[in-house]
Amino acid sequence: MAASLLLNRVSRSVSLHRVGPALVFSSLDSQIHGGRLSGTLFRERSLATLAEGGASRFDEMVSANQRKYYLLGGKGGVGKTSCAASLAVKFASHGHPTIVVSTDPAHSLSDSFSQDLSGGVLKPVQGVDSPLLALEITPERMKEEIKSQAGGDKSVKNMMDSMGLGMFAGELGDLNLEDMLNAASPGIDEIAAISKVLQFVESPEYSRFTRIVFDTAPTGHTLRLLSLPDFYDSSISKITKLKKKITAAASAFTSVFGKKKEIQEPGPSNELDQLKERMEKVRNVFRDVDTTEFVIVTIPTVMAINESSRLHASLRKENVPVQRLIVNQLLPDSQSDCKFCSVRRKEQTRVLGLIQKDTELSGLKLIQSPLLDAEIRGVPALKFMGDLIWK
Ligand SMILES: Nc1ncnc2c1ncn2[C@@H]1O[C@H](COP(=O)(O)OP(=O)(O)OP(=O)(O)O)[C@@H](O)[C@H]1O
Repeated sequence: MAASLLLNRVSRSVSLHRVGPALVFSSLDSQIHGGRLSGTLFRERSLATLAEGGASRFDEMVSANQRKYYLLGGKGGVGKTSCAASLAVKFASHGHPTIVVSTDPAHSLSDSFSQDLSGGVLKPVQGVDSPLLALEITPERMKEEIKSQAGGDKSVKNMMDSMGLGMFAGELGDLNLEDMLNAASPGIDEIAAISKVLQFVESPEYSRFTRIVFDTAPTGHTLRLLSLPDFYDSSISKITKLKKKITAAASAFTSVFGKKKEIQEPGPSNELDQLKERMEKVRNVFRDVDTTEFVIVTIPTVMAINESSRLHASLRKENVPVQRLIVNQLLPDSQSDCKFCSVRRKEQTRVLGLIQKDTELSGLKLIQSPLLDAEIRGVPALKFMGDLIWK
């Protein structure tokens, strides 16, 4: 695409020119320069330097025809949505029918694509060649719907039914809905996300989608989401044990008081078995190195790197495959460096050094993503960012 055309499509405030041999990405209004705003020079040479840390090996990510899941996660505000959306656009541009799903209760997919993707249903993203569907899971709306459906009895059943987990409901029927909805772990956000994953895995309707990209919530939520299938698994075992105890107690009661009531023998429960199987499917999706990858997104600050290191340790413990680390918002080289920029650049060089020394992070493929001088909004801007990151 001609540079000037791209320029117009990326943003009204951004322009691309050729200055000598260098490609310049310039904006009139976004570079902080000595505390004031001034023009930016964003040079090809700078990008080449940034890319020295290693490319993403996008060829490996795009080549297989079989379904692949990519989960992008990290600390709040580091650029998870921009990276996830740009990856989804890139997959779609390479002919993969793709779904991008936000599991973050504070969604920003609509903002990122600059299109209305809200409402909790899959919506087609406009302006992309292959089919690209987007979904913002809306637990808040779901909570309200469930509460109103459940009415006065506060049963969990309606909630579980509405999420395709109805067979679990019989076992949990007496739990208080309010407690369940407000529970810290697992939360409804994670349950809603799991139920969507199940739909993608099981429903023939979605089988043609060969890439599923998750824009996940900040770290804590995401770790709960990944450990949820195990949580269910252990809960199912506890429920089965509890069922056996209750049946045994009821049986003792009848033998003492001679009450004639048919006691059900504690046999294997079909419904629970089915649920266990479905949870296992989700767990396998999250753990399968051939189909799934969690990409950690971070920024070049000590705090973000420390959190990324802890995140990788937790993912390793959960056996979730991780290969790539995106360091986003790196200040590119500039010929006319202001004091502020040179201090920041020194600091980010030091932080990149910390990554190399960090035992959790040093083994990952490092993808360096530059700080762009315009907000990344809309498909053209996401394509532009995607071409810088995913190569
Ligand atoms: N490399 C970049 N250059 C310039 N702006 C960026 C870059 N990456 C992200 N941004 C901007 O930073 C803001 C936050 O990005 P984004 O929404 O992708 O982060 P996030 O990690 O998903 O945030 P949250 O945790 O709040 O969901 C957005 O305005 C986005 O356009």
